[in-house]
Amino acid sequence: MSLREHVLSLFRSAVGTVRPAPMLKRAVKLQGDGCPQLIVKGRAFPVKRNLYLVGFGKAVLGMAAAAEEILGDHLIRGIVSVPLGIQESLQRAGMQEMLLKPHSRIQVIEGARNNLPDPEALRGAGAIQELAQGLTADDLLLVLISGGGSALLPAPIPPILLEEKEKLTKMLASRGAAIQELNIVRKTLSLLKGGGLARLAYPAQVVSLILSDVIGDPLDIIASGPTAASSHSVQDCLQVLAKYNLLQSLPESVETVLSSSPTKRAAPEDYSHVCNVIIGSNALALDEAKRQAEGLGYVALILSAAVCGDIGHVAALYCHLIRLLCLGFAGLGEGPLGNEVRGNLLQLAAELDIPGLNLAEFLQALRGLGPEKPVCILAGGETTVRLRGTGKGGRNQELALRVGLGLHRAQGAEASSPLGRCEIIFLSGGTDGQDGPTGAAGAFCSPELVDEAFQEGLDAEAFLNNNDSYTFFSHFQRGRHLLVTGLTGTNVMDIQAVLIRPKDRS
Ligand SMILES: Nc1ncnc2c1ncn2[C@@H]1O[C@H](COP(=O)(O)OP(=O)(O)OP(=O)(O)O)[C@@H](O)[C@H]1O
Ligand SMILES: O=C(O)[C@H](O)CO
Repeated sequence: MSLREHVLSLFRSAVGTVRPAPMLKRAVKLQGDGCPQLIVKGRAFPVKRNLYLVGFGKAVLGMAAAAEEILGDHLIRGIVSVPLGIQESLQRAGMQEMLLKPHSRIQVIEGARNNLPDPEALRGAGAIQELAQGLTADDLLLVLISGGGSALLPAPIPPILLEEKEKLTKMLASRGAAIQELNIVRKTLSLLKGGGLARLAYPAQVVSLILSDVIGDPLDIIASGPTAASSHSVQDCLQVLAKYNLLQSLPESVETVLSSSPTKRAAPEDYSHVCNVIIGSNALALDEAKRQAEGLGYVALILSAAVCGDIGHVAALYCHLIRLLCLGFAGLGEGPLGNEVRGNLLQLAAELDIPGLNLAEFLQALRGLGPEKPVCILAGGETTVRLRGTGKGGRNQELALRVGLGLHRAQGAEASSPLGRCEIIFLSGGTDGQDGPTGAAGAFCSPELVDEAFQEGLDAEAFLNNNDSYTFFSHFQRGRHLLVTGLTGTNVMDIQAVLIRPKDRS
């Protein structure tokens, strides 16, 4: 099998393990015939045909299908807000198990084209709000939450208009705001985010099953935390707006809402009727890819499930890491060049400050790896892109293009570079199957990419300067280096994999 086939199969198995149905079935069970109970991660909730369900996010359709199967007749009614086209896409992909059965008690509303709030998503949020408001103390509301939930549950506080909120979030995103920052703003301007949904559902019991797509799995940031107590205040929101130079250009409606919100963090509200449970994450997906890679004969190591920060720095980190591995294969890892690359790598990691990453320890594990076995490095997380151009692309495709360019430059700069003596593939892909507003999930690269593209008349650097990675990869070898999966029905951020083996052994 080629490296390309290997890396593809790793990506697919990583995504497979965080597919909604298996994950939900691991987390939730219905037990007991006489006095049935819903068991959620060790906690028991009595049920008696009193269950309601709402959900929002890229992965909740499959979660809802699995939940309906588990809950049976105890489920009275449900509403889920899911991405536009997901039912058709799953149908086409033959993923019937992620679709609701005919005559399902759960209503599906599709919206949020290109992951942006729209009138359909607003309609979904309105229906969810109405359902939650009507519940009583005898009811239990099951809330299914996954990434993409923020765009699928827009409920701007009046008089803010949907278009105003959409424009503001778009501006923040394009100026490089991190998801934490983006969602601090979204929470402050929303009726349902920041714990709003849980407050509306009171006095019903609320059980939220959450598929995390945010680094560190923070409950109050994932999908803007509709069932979690918010740890942020309007001051935090103002700070974010000031940081991105948006305070002077706020619409009047946003100013009105901000000035009428309490400036101090309110006394902690009572969320004792809420049980929030994380049921799946990036780390779980990486563990499965590692298992698979070992089965394929690789020495597999997980760098981190929290890779974040500026995309240029992250690309440089991968380039240094790949160079160091190749130097190691050539027996030069401990020489002057090896030491220089290791030093650069440590410096870069310190600047990026990736939560929980102990790079020195990781490099120690790499030391002494001989050329006998191919190596697989796995990582996950979410980088930040500061858009400067007008092209079409996504984080993963841009990362792959940057790594390709970085490896090309390193190869050019070193006489008889050890990069040339190894077979190398780098893959970056979004586990949801959609990288930015494009039809691809991500892309592959190798050190040869830039030269091969040049022969086709494509200047990789020029595309990169215009944030036009999708156009580049679509043209280059007729899209052969694009990772195209279609929507996967799940979402645990992005995954990167590097596979390396010496050329003479391949
Ligand atoms: N032309 C482009 N080149 C590179 N990155 C882009 C481009 N256009 C948008 N992006 C990036 O794509 C990201 C949005 O993509 P996507 O819709 O996959 O978001 P997401 O973070 O996965 O969404 P969610 O977290 O809601 O699932 C943003 O980070 C944005 O900066
Ligand atoms: O929906 C959102 O807010 C993001 O996907 C993070 O969870």
